[in-house]
Amino acid sequence: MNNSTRKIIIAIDGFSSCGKSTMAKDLARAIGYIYIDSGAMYRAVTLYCIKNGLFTNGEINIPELELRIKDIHISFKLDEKTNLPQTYLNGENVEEEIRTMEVSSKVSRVSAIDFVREALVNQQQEMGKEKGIVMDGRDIGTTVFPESELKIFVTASPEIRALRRYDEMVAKGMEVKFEEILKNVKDRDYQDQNREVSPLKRAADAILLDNSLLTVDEQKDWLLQQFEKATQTSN
Ligand SMILES: Nc1ncnc2c1ncn2[C@@H]1O[C@H](COP(=O)(O)OP(=O)(O)OP(=O)(O)O)[C@@H](O)[C@H]1O
Ligand SMILES: Nc1ccn([C@@H]2O[C@H](COP(=O)(O)O)[C@@H](O)[C@H]2O)c(=O)n1
Repeated sequence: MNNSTRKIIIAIDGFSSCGKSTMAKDLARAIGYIYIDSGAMYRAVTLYCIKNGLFTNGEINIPELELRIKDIHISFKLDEKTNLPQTYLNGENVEEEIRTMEVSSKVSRVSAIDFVREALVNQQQEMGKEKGIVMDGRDIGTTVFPESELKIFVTASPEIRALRRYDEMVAKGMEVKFEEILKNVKDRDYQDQNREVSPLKRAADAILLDNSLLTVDEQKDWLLQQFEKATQTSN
């Protein structure tokens, strides 16, 4: 059986802003797979909480969120012009809003809540039922798809990750401070690694990639090679 007939699941986990979604998107496009940004789903729930007054003095109203979680519907559609995936929250395109510093500073608290994770993990597993999917996040190789055929764990130094994010936001015309982004990157790494439910960690069988010194094209080629190897060995 060749690559085009036997589809697999590719799980890409790692630290914040290290390039997971860039790699995952590039690979999915190259091999004709579906790409799912699981972080966007946690960001969308966080945006819902912000917009619906579920944060008071930085604290989440957990009982209220538990009542409402069934009414939070997240989906993805490809933008017809750019061909890039857009995140929808209850039918509204929130792709830009979920990338603000306000959402980034609150998302790790929302993603640590057990019933939020349960709801989103169920949806993610449903999305991968037919395989042929590249999903990136924090717990894809450990919890969402522990049996996935190819697992990658990506890292880079916090300073390099913060600089990449800073450059991206400045290019979009956003007013941001490098120090604030660096602090957010470090805070989220800490919270994501130390939460009780599905903490960020490398699955024992995940391939480690430190892309600090790699270009986008180099990491894309590296990932394509891993995909070729994985499909050869699992055929
Ligand atoms: N190898 C690389 N060299 C330089 N810049 C990169 C590289 N890989 C990704 N980037 C850039 O770094 C920024 C962060 O990348 P990306 O959004 O893919 O990270 P991520 O791990 O998915 O982040 P998050 O965890 O916040 O979702 C983007 O601006 C992206 O274009
Ligand atoms: N599988 C995942 C994915 C993400 N999270 C949480 O969401 C935050 C935002 O994710 P990004 O990938 O957009 O940076 C992240 O910091 C985690 O708190 C998660 O828990 N599990």
